[in-house]
Amino acid sequence: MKKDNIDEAIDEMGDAFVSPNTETPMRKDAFDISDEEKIERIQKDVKNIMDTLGLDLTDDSLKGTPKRVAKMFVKEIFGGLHPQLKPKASTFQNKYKYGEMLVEKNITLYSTCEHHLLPIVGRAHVGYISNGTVVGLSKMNRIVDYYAKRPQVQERLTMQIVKELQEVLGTEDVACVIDAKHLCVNSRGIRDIESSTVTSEYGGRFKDPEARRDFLDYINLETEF
Ligand SMILES: Nc1nc2c(ncn2[C@@H]2O[C@H](COP(=O)(O)OP(=O)(O)OP(=O)(O)O)[C@@H](O)[C@H]2O)c(=O)[nH]1
Ligand SMILES: [Zn+2]
Repeated sequence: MKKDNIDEAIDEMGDAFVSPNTETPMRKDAFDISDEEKIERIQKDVKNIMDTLGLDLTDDSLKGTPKRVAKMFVKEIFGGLHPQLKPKASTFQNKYKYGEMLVEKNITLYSTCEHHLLPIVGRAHVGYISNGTVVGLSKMNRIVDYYAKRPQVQERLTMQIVKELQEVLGTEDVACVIDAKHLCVNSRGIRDIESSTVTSEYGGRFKDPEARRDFLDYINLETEF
């Protein structure tokens, strides 16, 4: 490889390292299809799966399932794939000059594992230090919920929540810890009902061990440094 090419390759790797891709992988034409069309198509797909499994789709209890599942995918558990549904986060001036960290803890989290399409159930804890802007408390729960309503891996979900709040608040000083159970681990495969997965993302001043310790104290989680 010529020197220029090596430098280019390193440059590319550098970019990848500095700005990790936290986007949910989606096709460019994902929004060309209406919700109604998506529900129609998914309904047929679910029907096909059930049919293949040998289920009797004329049975009273089963006949509504394909439509029910299709609506649930599009409007509920994967509703966070629509950028238009991103919650509008109302921000305010921090008039009272509150300068300590604010933590919204024990946010209920329901998501879906993108490897098996099984539920992820847990808690998210979000903190930030205001640099002049504050956000309505419930908006943190709403942002968690919006990104959770996608096929997810927990690592990406944690990073998406932090990135969104950093943009809304205009500060890097945002942290998120998620502690969640993956039913793909708990109920099938290894079937370990006890284990849960903890992920964290620390931006700006939260990278400082003391701030990180404060944050973890607020949410009562033990972590080694
Ligand atoms: N990193 C990460 N892995 C996940 C997440 N959710 C599920 N997984 C894992 O993704 C892996 C998928 O691995 P595969 O070996 O392809 O799937 P599998 O054969 O069903 O694996 P088993 O679950 O071990 O039976 C599994 O180890 C899951 O536990 C997540 O949020 N983050
Ligand atoms: Zn899984």
